[in-house]
Amino acid sequence: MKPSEFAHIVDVALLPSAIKADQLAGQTVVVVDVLRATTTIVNALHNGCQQIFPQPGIEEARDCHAKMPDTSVIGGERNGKIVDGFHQGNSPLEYTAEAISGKSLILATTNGTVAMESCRAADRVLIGAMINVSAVAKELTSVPRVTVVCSGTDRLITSEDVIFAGLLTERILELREQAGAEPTKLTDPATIAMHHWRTRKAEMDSGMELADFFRNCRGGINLVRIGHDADVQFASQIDLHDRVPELDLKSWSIA
Ligand SMILES: O=C(O)[C@H](CS(=O)(=O)O)OP(=O)(O)O
Repeated sequence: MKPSEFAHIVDVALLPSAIKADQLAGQTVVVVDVLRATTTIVNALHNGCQQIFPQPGIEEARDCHAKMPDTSVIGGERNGKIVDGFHQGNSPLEYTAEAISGKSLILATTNGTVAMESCRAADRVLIGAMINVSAVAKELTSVPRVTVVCSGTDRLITSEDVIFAGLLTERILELREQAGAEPTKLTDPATIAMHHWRTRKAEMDSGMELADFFRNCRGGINLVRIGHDADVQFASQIDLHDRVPELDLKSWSIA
């Protein structure tokens, strides 16, 4: 079958810079930044955050916060550390119900919230992480065109995002097979991502923890070095939550 004859295609952009002009038109996109922006977003919403306004930079975040100073928390990082004057950093563990329930979050991170800017041409943008991967797959079971956009770390590919893309692809294929759907076309990066995940899965079957692998990925090395090992451990949990956040492309807010 030619790619155009498939009813369903799953693609993966291993970095935002791999997205070609107009590639995302007509697509449902899943943005992932396992360490840590999308894990933080999923956890904050799970803990009662009202909505999240992702920002491409620190100044944009400050301007946004100035418009809603009493009802919002401003969070994010540079070089993994809380920004001067911000309330919180980019640790999913900071966004407890006590800290965020009932409030809006304005979030500026180095990779994840910037990657979202690359997705403006998509039809829909969902937010994925290991902690909600199966819920995202369920949402995509009957969606014809899916692209997973990996945020990477400092413009370079990082394995934890690729592993998420591979696991999500595998879960979508399983759900579609169970539903008796027609065959799904995987692009080359989607196939590479799924193989990467399956290698990890085999290691996990032999006793290795996913968090141990993440500690040695580009994003994980940075975080462990600056004392955020607990975040790496948290972000490696599969299916902790079943919430699927979506970025509203008009209001540029996630709920
Ligand atoms: O703080 C994070 O998790 C990262 C920055 S760094 O790579 O660890 O310095 O930001 P994110 O946008 O969540 O990748």
